[in-house]
Amino acid sequence: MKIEQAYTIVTSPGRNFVTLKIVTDQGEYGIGDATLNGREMAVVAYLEEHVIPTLIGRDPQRIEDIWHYLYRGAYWRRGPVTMSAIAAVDMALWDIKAKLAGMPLYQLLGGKSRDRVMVYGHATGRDIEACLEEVARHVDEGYKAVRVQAGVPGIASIYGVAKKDGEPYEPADSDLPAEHVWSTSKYLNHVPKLFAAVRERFGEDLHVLHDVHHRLTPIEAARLGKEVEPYHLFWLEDCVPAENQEAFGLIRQHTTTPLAVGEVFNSLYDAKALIENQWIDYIRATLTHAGGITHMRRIADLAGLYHVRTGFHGPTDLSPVCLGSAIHFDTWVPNFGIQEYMPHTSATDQVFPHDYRFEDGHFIVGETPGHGVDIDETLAKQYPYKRASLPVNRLEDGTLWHW
Ligand SMILES: O=C(O)[C@H](O)[C@@H](O)[C@H](O)[C@H](O)CO
Ligand SMILES: [Mg+2]
Repeated sequence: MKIEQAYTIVTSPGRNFVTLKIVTDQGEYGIGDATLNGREMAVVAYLEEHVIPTLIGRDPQRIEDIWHYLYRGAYWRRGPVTMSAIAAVDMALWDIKAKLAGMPLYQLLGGKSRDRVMVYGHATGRDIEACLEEVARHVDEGYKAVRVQAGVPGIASIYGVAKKDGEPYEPADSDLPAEHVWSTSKYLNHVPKLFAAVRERFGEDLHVLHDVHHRLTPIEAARLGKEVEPYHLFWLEDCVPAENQEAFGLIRQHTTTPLAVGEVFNSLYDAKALIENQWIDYIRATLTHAGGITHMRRIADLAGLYHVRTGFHGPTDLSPVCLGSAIHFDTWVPNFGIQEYMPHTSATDQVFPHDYRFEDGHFIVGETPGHGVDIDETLAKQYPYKRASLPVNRLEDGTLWHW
């Protein structure tokens, strides 16, 4: 069996997605997600110029060999563009292999470790009251876990909070990067009040999460972790930028609030010290940005040795192809923690027909051979690419900060 054809499909049914389709000489095909939010066309160029020409004629069943060919063979290792391109190939090849086997992907990985996959949804509001209403809506819809992000008095635009209450949050909302102004002190003073209000209204059973989005220093993160301890967060996410993995050692000494990190990671080596030192509790790297199923399996296995569980990144900027594959992975992986879920627009769901379903706060994996997600190429053509950038953040004195 040989790979006969491979091509990218760029579509924007509400936001941009990049999909790689690989077709074999026997008519079977698989698809993989290659979406890197705000840098979509860089991955398309990488795939079209450097990857696709080397795939033609190869045996699509040799997933492991093709992974190493693309990783070692590039000479220039790692990085989000390279690893997203490799991930798309890998996901498409696992899709083909599972279709050839006549099995849903989770069976090929080792079968079910659980019947359903717990997800967390996003509650957002411009102030605490509006945010509590959104938490209540999620609880009514069956969610068992909710990420809680509210506006902070004195900060005009903040990560995770939609422009209008009740609307979904989409950060890549302008052609060129918008500029936001950030105040660490205003934020730190506000967050404990938000979680006190959440526990007061919803009691102890609901799992609650919070995303700091990389904005604190280690000692500030330690303070926040300590101050929210009475509210028993499921996790505190990305409390500091993680290039310096040792920073988490300092935070860990000060707080028992569980820590999650890794949505911007693309390799095992981004997380090696974090995992081996047990500085974190959840690893958030996911299939599209961290080298696909083949590499993510290695990260999850290492994490399992150190009591670290998975908490896959799952915003709307990852396509249903990634989400569908992630649900198979989550169904199999022994050290599963939770899956992030931001519902896609209905236009996106139409472009990417899929067999996973949401029920009572959980995803239920499908039984279709492969990863269970397809692409309607005719419909995809109706939504042309439109450049969209993530914002940047500045401190009140104008210093460029982490967004
Ligand atoms: O926890 C999350 O879901 C993330 O922080 C996202 O919302 C990112 O900001 C987005 O993926 C950037 O493209
Ligand atoms: Mg995040």
